[in-house]
Amino acid sequence: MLLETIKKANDIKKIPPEKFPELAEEIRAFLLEHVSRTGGHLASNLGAVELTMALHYVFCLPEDKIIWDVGHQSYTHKILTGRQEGFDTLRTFGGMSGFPKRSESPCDAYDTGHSSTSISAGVGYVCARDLKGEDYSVVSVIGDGALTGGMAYEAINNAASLKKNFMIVLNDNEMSISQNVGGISSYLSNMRTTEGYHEFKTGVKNSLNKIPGIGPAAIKQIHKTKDSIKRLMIPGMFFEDMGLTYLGPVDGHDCSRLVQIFQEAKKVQGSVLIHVKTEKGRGYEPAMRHPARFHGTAAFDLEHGIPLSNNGKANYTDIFSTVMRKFGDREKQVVAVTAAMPDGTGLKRFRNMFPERFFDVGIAEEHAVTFAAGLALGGMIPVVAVYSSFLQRAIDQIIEDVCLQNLHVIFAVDRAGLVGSDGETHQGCFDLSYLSMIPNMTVMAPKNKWELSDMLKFAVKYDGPIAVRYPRGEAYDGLEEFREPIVRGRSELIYQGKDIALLAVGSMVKTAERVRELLISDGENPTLVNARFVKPLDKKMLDTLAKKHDVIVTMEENVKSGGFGSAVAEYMQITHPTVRVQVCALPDSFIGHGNPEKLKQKAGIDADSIYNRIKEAE
Ligand SMILES: Cc1ncc(C[n+]2csc(CCOP(=O)(O)OP(=O)(O)O)c2C)c(N)n1
Ligand SMILES: CC(=O)[C@@H](O)[C@H](O)COP(=O)(O)O
Ligand SMILES: [Mg+2]
Repeated sequence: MLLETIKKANDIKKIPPEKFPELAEEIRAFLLEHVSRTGGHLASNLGAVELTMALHYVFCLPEDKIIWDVGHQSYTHKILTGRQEGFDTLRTFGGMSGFPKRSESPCDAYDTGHSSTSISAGVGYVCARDLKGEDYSVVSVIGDGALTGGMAYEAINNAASLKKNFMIVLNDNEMSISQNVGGISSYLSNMRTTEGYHEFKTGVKNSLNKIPGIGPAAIKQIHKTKDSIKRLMIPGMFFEDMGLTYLGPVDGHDCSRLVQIFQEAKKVQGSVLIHVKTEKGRGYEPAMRHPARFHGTAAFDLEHGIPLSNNGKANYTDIFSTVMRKFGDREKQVVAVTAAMPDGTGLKRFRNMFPERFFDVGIAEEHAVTFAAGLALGGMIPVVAVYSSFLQRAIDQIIEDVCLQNLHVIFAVDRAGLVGSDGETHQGCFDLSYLSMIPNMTVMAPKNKWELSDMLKFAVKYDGPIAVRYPRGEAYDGLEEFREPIVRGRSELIYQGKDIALLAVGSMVKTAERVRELLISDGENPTLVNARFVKPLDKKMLDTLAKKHDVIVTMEENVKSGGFGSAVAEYMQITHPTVRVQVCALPDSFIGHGNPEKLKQKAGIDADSIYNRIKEAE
């Protein structure tokens, strides 16, 4: 096994290049064996094996810096830097991260998780290097999907004017998570190879020469217009025009060609972009056929590519998907917007049934929100379906473009709360704070699957900026009997008791039920309220609770700062200072990867921890 000889960074240099195809095969087998057991990002990693090997062969780590965009494709990089053992604990609590982490290895040059940042970070490294008079290479590896994000162009624009030695590797597999979309994606897939241009040129010359009296003149004309033909036919003119040197496209599964081109690129002065064509899911039939399904996967049966666990229960995304399909039929003004996540957000069905009312804007959350503002002004009702952590990108647009103009834009905020194995870059910990701080915004969170549906219907009828946030995973199907109509700013009383009031947001209502049971077994009779609205706050309910309760315990899957509990505490302190408010929320720290239940325990927002806190404070 060649892989056994790789114990640390740069060990690949000891393997003769003619053995690279064998090593690539071993790496793919290793990835499949491990990811099929643990789950993780598979298809992108299978596609980037040779590319990563060639980079590790040509560059010297950790001195040279490789910056992985998003970072979900960095598994081979982890293998080649001595972290094979980490794959047994991949993305589990306390185990190895699925993304590059500087705390994990000096060979991880930059922590990532969100898209389209690698070129900016690379340019920063390059400037620091030159200012300090140091000598190392900086390579940013960006996918064609990540290249749909605006930051990439801001960074290329900057890199070109700086005229510093810098390398960008474009890993083009013609896929984002789903099919890649938009102008840049078409540009990349329409690119001719350099060989293609030469073949075209020779072919035209030969044919024209055969026409007596016309050929030579026409050929002269071709030379005159060569520049414009070149623009049409030579690949990479867009990047060249932006001030980069373009090399490629090159077969991303041909290791020796990759090594050669990276070595050539090292000699180029200024910024160079190497266009590498790869195949997502390479080497595993089910992943090649269904790259989106195997982009990020749970554990699966290796032989057939079928997920191991599927209890058949609907998750919140499924509920959203079903409601959107109904809106498609009944609410002709409703349009759907996604930033490259039609699968993850559940909009795929809407896309298939109502393609003219579906917009995938690429990995461009900022644009998605301002685009929705335009749609709203033009008379549509846009539903922007987006993960909580990715919506962070668009805070300015939510404030300036949507809320300032008080537009009817619906934000379907998925993956709100602790998402689990993706870790700190993807936890949806901040949306309640950053959404409820904005004037005109309404913020809701459902306690169960029926309430998600009711809230979405309410949001369509409402007029103004409105967000519904719901967590990753199985939708709660308890408390079905509590289904009061949704009224803006009104919470829902579930169980009336006294002394202690449990006031929970969204997913935490289920936890609050458990806390209530624990307290009942101690002889208490706590009240349970489903907050429903984080903004506006149900002050009437707080005034009522103040009459019969000494303590209000708030619960939310969001950071404490600026969250629901802080708002309740602020109101109570001014209006009912004798009532104590205990805020149970996420701490002021980044929460790593692992099983969400474990993460909740660690953060102190599981039922036992909350119960213990209540008892300790008595
Ligand atoms: C800001 C942001 N939005 C969305 C995502 C979700 N996401 C992760 S990878 C990915 C597709 C990336 O495509 P590409 O860069 O081509 O890499 P590939 O998976 O094809 O290797 C998306 C949309 C993200 N990580 N960050
Ligand atoms: C790398 C990335 O950002 C996505 O692939 C993300 O991991 C998807 O998360 P879900 O599995 O929750 O859809
Ligand atoms: Mg891609």
